[in-house]
Parts: sequence; C-alpha cells; structure tokens
Amino acid sequence: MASSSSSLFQSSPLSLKPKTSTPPVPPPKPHFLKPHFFRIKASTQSTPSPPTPPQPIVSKPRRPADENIRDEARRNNNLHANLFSAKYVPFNADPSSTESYSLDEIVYRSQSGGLLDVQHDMAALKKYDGRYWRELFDSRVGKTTWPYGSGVWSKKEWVLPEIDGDDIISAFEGNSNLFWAERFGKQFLGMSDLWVKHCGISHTGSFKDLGMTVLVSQVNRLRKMNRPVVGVGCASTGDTSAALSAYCAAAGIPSIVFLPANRISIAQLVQPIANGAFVLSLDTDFDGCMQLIREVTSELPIYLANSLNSLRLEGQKTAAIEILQQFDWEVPDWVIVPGGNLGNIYAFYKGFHMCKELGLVDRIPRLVCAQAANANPLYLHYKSGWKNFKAIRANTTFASAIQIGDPVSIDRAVYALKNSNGIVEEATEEELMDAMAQADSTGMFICPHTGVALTALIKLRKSGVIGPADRTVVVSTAHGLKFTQSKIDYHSNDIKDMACRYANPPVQVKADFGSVMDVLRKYLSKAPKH
Ligand SMILES: Cc1ncc(COP(=O)(O)O)c(C=O)c1O
Ligand SMILES: N[C@@H](CCOP(=O)(O)O)C(=O)O
Repeated sequence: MASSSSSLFQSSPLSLKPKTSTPPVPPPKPHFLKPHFFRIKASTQSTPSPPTPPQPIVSKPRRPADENIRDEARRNNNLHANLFSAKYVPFNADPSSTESYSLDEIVYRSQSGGLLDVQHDMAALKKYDGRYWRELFDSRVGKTTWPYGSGVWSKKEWVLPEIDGDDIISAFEGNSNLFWAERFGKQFLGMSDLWVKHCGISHTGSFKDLGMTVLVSQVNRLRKMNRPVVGVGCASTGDTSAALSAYCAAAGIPSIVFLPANRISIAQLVQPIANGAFVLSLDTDFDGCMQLIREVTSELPIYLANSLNSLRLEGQKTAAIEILQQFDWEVPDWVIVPGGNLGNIYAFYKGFHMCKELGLVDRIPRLVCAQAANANPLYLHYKSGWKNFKAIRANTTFASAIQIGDPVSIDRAVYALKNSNGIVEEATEEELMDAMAQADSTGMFICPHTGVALTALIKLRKSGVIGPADRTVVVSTAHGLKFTQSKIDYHSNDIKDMACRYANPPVQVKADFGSVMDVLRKYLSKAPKH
C-alpha cells in the first residue's frame, strides 16, 4: 500500500529497532450565580449614571509562594464535595439488575462477561437544573484553576465525582478548537455550517488524552490506596499508547504498551519510547495485541488502559459536552466520528445524552460512525440490518489507527447508533486520502482518520441525507503531524492504484534566477484570480 520511500521527498533517516449516598441538602449556590455575576444591560437603565472617577487598578493577590496549584485547590475547592457518586454497572443492563462495583475495584467485565458502564447518581445530579450546569461548566473554561483548567476536569462532577483533586493527573487536556471549516464546506460541499472539532490538537496529539487523564488519575488513586497495580498496559494502534505513556510518565507510574510491529507511524512509535514506556513490538495486528493484553492483565497486576475499561469513556464523553458548550448550548444536527475499537462513538453518545437528561439541551445530534472500507466490521453489521455481528481480519489502511477487525466496544457502538438515529458509512483508501488532501488544501492538516469521517460527510451530502444548511461537526481524532508519511506518499504520487488527484508535489528547479522566474511566471498565469 504505502511506499516506504519517495523520489520527491527525502526519506526519513530515522529507523527504530523494536526494542454514595447524597445528603438531602439544598444545592449550594455557586459564586457566579450571585447577583453581581449578571451585568445589567445599559439599555434597561432610564437615566445614565454619572461617570465614576477612575479607580486604581489592583491585581488579584497571588497564592502564597509556598503553595502550589494543588494546595490552592485544596484550600478553595470543596464545592460539591461528597454530593455525587458513580459506580460500574453492566452495560445496558436490565433495570432489575443489582450488579454493581465501586470504581475503586479492578474490574473490566460484568459477571456474564459483558461490557461495563460507569453509572452516575443521576438523581443527585438532577437536584441542579440545566442552567446551573451550563453556567458552572462555562465559568471554568480558560482558567488555570486546578483541576478545572482541563476540559475534562471542568466537568469533574460528571466524570469522576469522588476523586480527590490531589490524585488527578492532568495536562489540562480538552478545550480543543472547534474550527469553522468555511472554505472546505463552501467549495466542496456547498455547506455553510460545517465544523471540525480538532480533538487531535492536544497534549499527545489525539483524543485519547481525554480518556487517559481519567484512567491514570484513578490508577494513581488506587496505588495510593495500596491496591495491587504495578503498572498500566494497553494494546495500541499508536494513539492510546502515546497517551498512556505520557500520563503515566507524568505520574511516575510504569506503562507497558503492546504495538503491532510495522503497523503504526514512526511518530506514534517514538512517543511511548520517549516517555519511557516498556514497549513490546509484536508480530501480529492490533486485534492480536488486544487479545494478548487482555490475557496478560488477567494474570499480572497490570491495569488495563484500553477502552474496554469504561473509565476511559468518561473522559472521552466530555468532547461531546464541549461541542455543545462551544455552540453556546445549541445542538448541531450531525456529528461524524471515525470508528475503530468503537469506544469513542459511544462516548459521544453518552456525553450528548447526559446533557439532554440533565436539562442542558433538549435533543441530541444524529451520529455517524465512519470506517475505512479495509477495516469495516461495523459498517458490514449496519448494512446487514444489525444482524449477527462478525469480526473480520482488517486489511492495511492509511487510517492505520482504525485498522481493527474485532472492536471491543461493538455493543456500545450499536447502542449509540440505534439511540441517535445514527448511520454508518465507509471510505475507500482513495476516498479517504483525497478527502484528507482536499481538507489540507483549505488550511487544515488532518489525519487520514479524519479523511474517513470527511468521506462519510461527502457521501451523505451527495445523497442529500445531510442538507446544505445542516450544522455538522466532523470529529478530527488525531494530529496530522503524526501521519506525515501518508501525506508524503500521496503528494509524491507514489501510491499504487491511486490517482492522487490533489497531489501537490514540490517543483525541482535549478538554482538560478532565470529558471526560478520561468516557473513562477507559469505558476502565476494559472493561479486563481479573485
Ligand atoms: C486517530 C484515531 N481515530 C479514531 C480512532 C477510533 O476510535 P475508537 O477506537 O474509539 O473507535 C482511533 C482509535 O481507535 C484513533 O487512534
Ligand atoms: N486507535 C486506538 C486503538 C485502541 O483503542 P482503545 O480506545 O480501545 O484504546 C489506539 O490508538 O491504540
């Protein structure tokens, strides 16, 4: 598929050897609901007040020099202490089920072997209305207050309500850019309200940071409680391992990552290596690595960090809440998410659904899950009318992080799609690479997985399912800089059986004035005029 070197670009010299209960008290009013929080509009005042003399500017005093931001948080932040709780329950359990586990237990599966879900005490959360939550979350954005400066922990009450701020390991992840894709929307789709949620513009370059801050924080808490957790492990197509190793390194916790040899990008391989993880390069695909890490974590005191572990999804769901927040709590019509192991599509559903259930919004968007045609078990399942899911052997794809044939969260994904009137689409290699190149040509620099999501959008626009004025959000899951080799191959026109229609290779020119002027004149004569 991808060529290893290129005639137009120097190939990389770098080669790496594998080496519980809620007290019935009335909710406290947060400071921002006090009257002074709301400004009176000038137009409502009948007579203008006389100008006040200028006051001397006094800076807010800084915290004492011997105090850090965690200490300061401990002194200030006891809002909501002990009011909320969460526990593990079997995923989509019968309402009569009484099976549940404390989040301080080490458990990944229900008694019947099914998936788990983190269930919040919704009755306690409902004591506060939607307006309260909207204003609380809005009040925390853009600050460095520990831990609320994080887009994940700014929703702490809905994520891990019981964890102490002292145990949290955060890189102030989240709060990622929601980009108005004006030119891409207009030029390629005739759309006016298209947005790209850049979850890859993040600490380790993917949305996995949102889940990993939660999981590693909980592990940190468990280790302080002397629970048997010697290290944390995952199987990965590159992004989970990058996030796990970074957060573990920040916490001083050993991390162990299982990677499919030669199936992830160099940038993704070097991330856990640099962060000091114990990296195993295994001669199998992602599904093989996943099987092995599940077996290993059931034998050794290594905590499982893949999204089979439902803690991860509590962090990832905040991206959905953040999208609503960034639209000032207006609900988009469509959200398109690339899917592989299929935890994230459910995380988005859960975030939107919680906002509806707790009164922050009155509906949820329709979800689209986009898969590479070379790794499309969910798409096939959808097309069969959700009959008899069959795992497949995934083929090589430029969207290497979603080259997964036996997704652990298949049941979660089906639930999310059925309950959001959702759709599944697929993208061939040529379609996803063209979409990526088109998006890049309008000023983005996206990853191939985002190319998969954009292809889904292009197809749904062409078929008229998505309308020209529908507010649509495409979730960009990783930073394009992790996948430069795929862009090099494309722009070198160096991919077998692919036309690379939008390739933009560099021009080799002799270093003299005449030659440079000749090429520039030719280029300018063809350049688009206003
Ligand atoms: C960049 C990227 N996009 C999309 C996905 C798909 O997410 P999920 O596995 O939660 O479906 C992954 C990981 O699988 C990923 O690393
Ligand atoms: N793309 C993922 C695959 C594993 O997914 P996870 O969400 O279950 O950890 C990766 O980057 O490893």
